[in-house]
Amino acid sequence: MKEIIADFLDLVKERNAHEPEFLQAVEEVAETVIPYIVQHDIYYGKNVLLRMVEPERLVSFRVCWVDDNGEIQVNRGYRIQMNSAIGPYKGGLRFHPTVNASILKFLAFEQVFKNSLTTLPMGGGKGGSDFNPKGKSDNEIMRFCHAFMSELFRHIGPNTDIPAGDIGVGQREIGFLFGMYRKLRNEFTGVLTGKGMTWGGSLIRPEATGYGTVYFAENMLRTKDDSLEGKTVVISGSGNVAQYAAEKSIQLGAKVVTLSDSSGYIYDEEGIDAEKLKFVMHLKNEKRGRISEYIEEYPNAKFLKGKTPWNEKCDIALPCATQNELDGNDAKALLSNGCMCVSEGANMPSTKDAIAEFHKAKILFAPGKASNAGGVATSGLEMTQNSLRYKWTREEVDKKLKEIMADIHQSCIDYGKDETGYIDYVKGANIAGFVKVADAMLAQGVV
Ligand SMILES: NC(=O)C1=CN([C@@H]2O[C@H](COP(=O)(O)OP(=O)(O)OC[C@H]3O[C@@H](n4cnc5c(N)ncnc54)[C@H](O)[C@@H]3O)[C@@H](O)[C@H]2O)C=CC1
Ligand SMILES: O=C(O)CCC(=O)C(=O)O
Repeated sequence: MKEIIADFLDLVKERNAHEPEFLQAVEEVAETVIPYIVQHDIYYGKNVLLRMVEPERLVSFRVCWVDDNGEIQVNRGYRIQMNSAIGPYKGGLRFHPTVNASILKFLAFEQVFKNSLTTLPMGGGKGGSDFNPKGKSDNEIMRFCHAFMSELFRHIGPNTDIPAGDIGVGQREIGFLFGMYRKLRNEFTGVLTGKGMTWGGSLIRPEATGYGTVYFAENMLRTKDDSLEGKTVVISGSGNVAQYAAEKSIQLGAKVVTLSDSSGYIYDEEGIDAEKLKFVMHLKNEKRGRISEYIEEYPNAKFLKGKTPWNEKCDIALPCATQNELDGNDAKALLSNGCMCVSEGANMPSTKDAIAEFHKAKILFAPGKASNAGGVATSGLEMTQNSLRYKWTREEVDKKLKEIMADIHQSCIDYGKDETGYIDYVKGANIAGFVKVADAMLAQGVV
């Protein structure tokens, strides 16, 4: 088996040299899915996984815009249309200076499995730009978004490809992108999700990724007759996912003690309560400041510059910032401090070594493609409401989100539980996600 996996990975490496993040994501999937393929005749010999690692389409384009000083700026834009066997391409846009083809291909590949797990008919895609929104004025953000959409619009559509937000792309950016799409196409459609509530957005979509990550943790804890009540939670990030993971954790009776950004993390031993979280939301979403400013408002807390929060004592860790933010040493530190549950809010935040540590210790560990799928699932619900020209209440959407997270959890059990009762959520999520897409690909022939 090891040889079959190694041969497959060598082939993928040869074709995708210099794309470490993409290769990391493929390796994690191949190690669990190839043994399953080998044991199942319907998939064996059909090169299904080899077809799945090749994007159906990769669009790269120039984005020119004028900054506030009148200087012409040039960025690179992308859309990776990875797999549309079970539905139109669906996945976020990331604006961050580190964006390149490797990062977007890993995200698009993960998205295919994640969207399959949601139970909704959505294929996988991802896009973005190396544009850095940090320090830009609202007008610069608008001009960039308009320039970006003036090319992207010809590649997307409500039945073709429906982008959404990711790092650096929130409701402000979705608004500017939607405005340009609507003007160019002269039609009002649900082509983007994460829209504002008065122009086609779904209630709970802003909260959905963070809430879903915590609902997934709740499902995992329930297998041990446990809950979030009274637990100490460490969270990284302070953006969309982190904020709502914190909000739901607090609502369910946990104590959240950390939040972070790329400059370091804050530790608040007394707990970040609803009032303090409101301050963070204003700081990050309106003022666009640094997390270190928290200690000016709450001097009993401390700020640890340039550090990540994984050395703090906790029961539950929710990595909600970015890829590879938690390595093998961080995992050991978490375990030695008593952490018993990790639910990933970010995409691929744990390195391969970190996952190996969590598996060795047999703690509850959920990979992002399962635990953060609530965001895209609620985007799917936004698409449904747009098609119906209808709007569900907060309670209705939240109920559907909870049911979807419970269904994803069950799929992980179905494909990931071993004879000792241990649930390998990585294996479960990868195989469950694979089976649905692979069945559709086989049914549709070689296309
Ligand atoms: N927004 C969504 O609906 C979904 C987001 N995700 C994933 O969640 C993660 C966070 O995304 P959002 O909260 O939407 O983005 P965001 O732009 O709202 O926030 C990103 C956060 O990560 C922090 N961050 C970025 N790079 C960092 C670094 N190198 N070191 C430490 N912190 C860093 C930022 O300071 C910020 O707090 C990403 O991995 C994203 O792919 C996953 C599923 C859905
Ligand atoms: O809501 C969406 O379509 C995208 C969410 C996303 O980018 C993700 O799940 O990583």
